[in-house]
This record gives sequence, structure tokens and C-alpha cells, in this order.
Amino acid sequence: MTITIALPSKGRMKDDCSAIFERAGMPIVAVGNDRSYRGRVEGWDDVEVAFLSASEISREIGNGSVDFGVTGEDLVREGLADADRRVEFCARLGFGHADVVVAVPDIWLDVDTMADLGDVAADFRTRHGRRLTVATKYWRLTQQFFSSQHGIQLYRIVESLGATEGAPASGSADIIVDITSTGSTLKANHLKILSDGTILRSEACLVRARKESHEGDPMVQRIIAAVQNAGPKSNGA
Ligand SMILES: Nc1ncnc2c1ncn2[C@@H]1O[C@H](COP(=O)(O)OP(=O)(O)OP(=O)(O)O)[C@@H](O)[C@H]1O
Ligand SMILES: O=P(O)(O)OC[C@H]1O[C@H](OP(=O)(O)OP(=O)(O)O)[C@H](O)[C@@H]1O
Repeated sequence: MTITIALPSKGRMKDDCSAIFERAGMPIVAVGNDRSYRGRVEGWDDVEVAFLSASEISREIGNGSVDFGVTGEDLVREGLADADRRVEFCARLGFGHADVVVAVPDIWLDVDTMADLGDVAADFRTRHGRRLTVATKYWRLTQQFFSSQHGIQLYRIVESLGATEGAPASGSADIIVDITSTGSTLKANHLKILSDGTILRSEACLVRARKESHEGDPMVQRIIAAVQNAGPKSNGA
């Protein structure tokens, strides 16, 4: 059976991903020219490579049209309901680190925890005549964290497709949920992370679509072992 692996075609994960596969003894080569969206792995004739963007990769693993992919855990958990049932996180690859966090304006001096935020949300309508608004593109992770984990129900998500950190200053939302790596964008926008407001510590992962056809397939096991051995020492996805 041919196994398809989806790898980032562009963006911040592309080069680190090629390096990991190289270390795994699975050098990736493009089929055709450099801009081709198909590739192969030298010496692994039964493996095909599809080059896609990071968010497309999580979608394609979710619907099973590829067998494996390398993408951020945040995109998989945001893109797929019931992610652990549909996919397996086989290896954490040690790059593409970003935390998905809840951040509020620095000037909210009394708000440091999710419990404090819950109090604000409960009073918000009385004080302001509307619900607390959260700007994010991570609406699934936000709902799970706010509602299921912290019992906060009184808020409204304002979908943001970019420059999320600017939403509180521009007045389009009160607080945000977004990714941060160095923290400089939050700082520049006068936002602080709540002390228990880290929703997910994400990094690039090798992810497998859970398919019956994989059971007992030695090629599937070989790919997982090769990439695990090439990843950081702490691997235990
Ligand atoms: N500083 C950062 N900003 C944004 N994403 C980051 C950052 N650091 C790591 N990542 C991770 O990189 C992944 C997104 O990668 P990238 O931005 O390269 O995708 P993309 O090519 O823009 O994909 P798409 O076009 O599908 O959105 C996410 O999993 C994210 O968590
Ligand atoms: O904590 P920091 O190091 O400041 O990084 C976080 C920022 O980086 C990303 O945006 P980026 O400018 O890369 O644009 P993108 O979201 O379009 O990739 C992300 O959306 C955050 O805004």
C-alpha cells in the first residue's frame, strides 16, 4: 500500500521539517520542479509526499485523505472535533513551538486568573450592557477551555482572521485567545497572559490518521520509528 505523508509546502515549519526527515533517513525530493506539490522520499518507493499548508495538513489528516502529516498540534486540535479519536500524535518534533493563550489588557489589574475572568464575565452585562467578547481564530479551543474547563459561559467569540492582538485596543473585542512564542506581540499590544490561561503548548508533530488499513502495516511502523528517532530526545508524544 502506498503511504502519503503531507508536509508543509511553505511557512515557518517547512525547513525544520525537511531537516527532521533528512535525519530520519527519509530525504524528501520534489517530483518535477521546485514548485511542485508532490514529492517522494528517496529510497522509500511506497511513500508519496504531498506539500500543503500547515492548516490544510490538519484538515487532510482529519478526513483521512493522507496517512501522515507534519503540522502544529494547535491546528489539529482546533481543526478537528474529537482529535484524539481521529488521529494519533506519533512524535513531537521540537520546533514550531507556540502557546495558545488567554490574554487580557495589562490595565485589568484585578484580573490574573481564569477565575477572575469568570467573575468579570458574570458581571459584564450588568456593567456594560453586553457580553464579554473574545477575539480569536481558535474558537473550538476557546469554547472547550472557557466552557468545559472553567465553567465560563457568558462570553461571545468575535472571529478574528489576523492581527488578533490589536482587537482590544481597536475596540472590536475585550480580550483575546491567540498563539504566542516570544511574547513580543502581546507586550507591544499591552496584553498579559492569565496565570492559568495557557490553553495548549503546541509544537510541530508527526500526526497519523487513524485508519484500519494501518493496522499491522510494517511501513507505518517504520515511518513512525524513523521520525521518532530523528526528533528531540524527550520524545514521548
Ligand atoms: N510565532 C508564531 N506565529 C504563528 N504560528 C507559529 C508561531 N510559532 C509557531 N507557530 C506554529 O506554526 C504553525 C503555522 O505555521 P505557518 O504560519 O507557517 O502556517 P501557514 O503556512 O501560514 O499555514 P496556513 O497558510 O495554512 O495558515 C502553527 O501550528 C503555529 O502554532
Ligand atoms: O509571541 P510572538 O513571538 O510575538 O509571536 C506571536 C505572533 O506571531 C504570529 O503572527 P505572525 O506575525 O507570524 O503572522 P501570521 O500569524 O500571519 O503567521 C502570531 O499570529 C502572533 O501574532
